[in-house]
Amino acid sequence: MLRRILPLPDLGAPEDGATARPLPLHGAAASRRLEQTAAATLPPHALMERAGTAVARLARAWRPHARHVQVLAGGGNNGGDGLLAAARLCQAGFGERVEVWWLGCEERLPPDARWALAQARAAGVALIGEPPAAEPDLVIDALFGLGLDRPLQGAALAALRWLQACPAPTLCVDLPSGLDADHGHWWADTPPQPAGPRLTLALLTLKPGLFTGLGRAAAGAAIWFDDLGADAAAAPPDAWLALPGGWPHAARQRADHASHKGRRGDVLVLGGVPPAAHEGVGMTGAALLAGRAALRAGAGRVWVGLPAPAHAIPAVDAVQPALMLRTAAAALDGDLPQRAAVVAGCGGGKALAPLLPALLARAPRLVLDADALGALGAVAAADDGTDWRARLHARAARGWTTVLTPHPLEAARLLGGDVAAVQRRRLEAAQALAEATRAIVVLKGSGTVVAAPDATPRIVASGSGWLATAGSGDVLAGLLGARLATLPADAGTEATVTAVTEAVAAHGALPAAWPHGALPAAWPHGWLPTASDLLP
Ligand SMILES: NC(=O)C1=CN([C@@H]2O[C@H](COP(=O)(O)OP(=O)(O)OC[C@H]3O[C@@H](n4cnc5c(N)ncnc54)[C@H](O)[C@@H]3O)[C@@H](O)[C@H]2O)[C@@H](O)CC1
Ligand SMILES: Nc1ncnc2c1ncn2[C@@H]1O[C@H](COP(=O)(O)OP(=O)(O)O)[C@@H](O)[C@H]1O
Repeated sequence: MLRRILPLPDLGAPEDGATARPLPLHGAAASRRLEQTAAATLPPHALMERAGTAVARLARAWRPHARHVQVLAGGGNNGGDGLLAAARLCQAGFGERVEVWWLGCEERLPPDARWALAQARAAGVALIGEPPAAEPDLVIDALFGLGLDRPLQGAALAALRWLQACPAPTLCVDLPSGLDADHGHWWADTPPQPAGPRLTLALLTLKPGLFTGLGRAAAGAAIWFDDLGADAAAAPPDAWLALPGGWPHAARQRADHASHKGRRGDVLVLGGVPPAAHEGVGMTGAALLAGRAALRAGAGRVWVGLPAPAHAIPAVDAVQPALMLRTAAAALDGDLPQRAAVVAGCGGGKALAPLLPALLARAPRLVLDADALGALGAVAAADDGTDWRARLHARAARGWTTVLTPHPLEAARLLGGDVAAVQRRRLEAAQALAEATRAIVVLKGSGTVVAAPDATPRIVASGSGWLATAGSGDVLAGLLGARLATLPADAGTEATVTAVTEAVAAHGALPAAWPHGALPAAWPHGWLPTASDLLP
């Protein structure tokens, strides 16, 4: 069945507050197992027939008036899908010219693709061995799919360069050529983002690489999916695709007449050094953004504790006077860290390090963001010498929740590697950090990964480049605090990971809530949104 995965539908606020069910993602190995299972019960070439037909159908629906369709087909089964789509388009009398730039070698074709080549020839499809002379109206990219497993060179690289530079609308078959199915790694020296409009039709399975790393940039604005009749449950997924919805659920809260602020959860944000207290270097805004986001997401009460003496604390946040500002020392004096969800980081600078040992020992629900992640390494020195990992393990053993929200550089530092290694294997990096710390890890960036120990990682489907602006991570931290604040103490790991994923998904959906899904139309031309604009 053909369905659209991205862009996400406007989910609104579901009546029951339910989160949309996550979709299974299968990497290359699992996809091949599913393919074998499905093919075993079907007549020869049935899967390729279905795949090629689905490609042809979507091509016609997307660009019904295309006259010159250019298929770019490689020498494997991905090329076979392209050849068959060309055959079906030709047979249907679509357009004026359906042509295949074919890079295959007849002697080395796999059986399905050999059959598809015969179908294309029988249908009268023109085969060429070089770039088309004129710019086509529609390109079908069937150069590489699942099988791409090494850097592109020679003729294949030249074809990919043509493809990426081509301004014509392009439909990618299964995966954008150049993209690795498992990790979203890009195998070529070209930019992954194409020059022209693009959509991708995933076949048989949804692959993790489409949704994280460089996958979103390469796949284009829309990702469609046809399972070709295969049963995804026949192989365990390598990851889940988490969709937004279900939280925050303002409508439901409003309907709750008997509610009061004490029921909506308390959040304590620790961070935001004021310039007056730190030699003119201030980051107060980061903590205020987190606090405002927590309030907007429904937290009943939000405190912001700034690591500074009383005279340096701002009297009020003029944007959200409901925020309770105080010194970090005052915020930590009493039982607030025990009963509130604590968000530490957010512009806390070096001043956070001395606060961390107490937080790790006292706060059952703790989000460690930005500077708090940077300060973890100094925890042992600031206290009794116990390593930070051991402290996180001890928290997990008590059933306490710790959420780490690194961006790739912070994750690389925590793992002791480099950013390139993290980005090349985002799922594995997030999982490794979760296993090493027994914490829930939110690895930020395009296709944010949520990983927990002993669990299948999730990739969050929402989010876009509009979030790549200073302070948007602070907004996420605030949303996480608000989400954890209402979670029952005995929620359990599965429910906690789901809650964390909901908060990340809600954050990613914020720009989509703007008019037209991107820039507010009324804004002066050329202005870009900032983190404050993420909050209503
Ligand atoms: N067999 C079938 O019936 C079906 C096949 N399907 C299609 O088949 C695709 C997988 O086909 P293949 O496994 O043949 O793989 P591909 O067609 O993606 O790749 C073909 C060949 O390219 C080679 N290759 C890898 N990296 C290369 C590089 N950098 N430079 C040059 N050559 C390179 C590989 O060794 C492989 O043999 C899927 O992505 C999907 O499009 C699906 O439609 C499902 C049905
Ligand atoms: N290209 C992108 N696609 C999706 N999300 C992104 C992208 N770039 C940034 N983000 C999101 O924006 C937020 C940025 O957080 P972070 O890097 O901590 O920035 P800051 O510290 O300035 O707030 C994260 O939630 C991240 O996942």
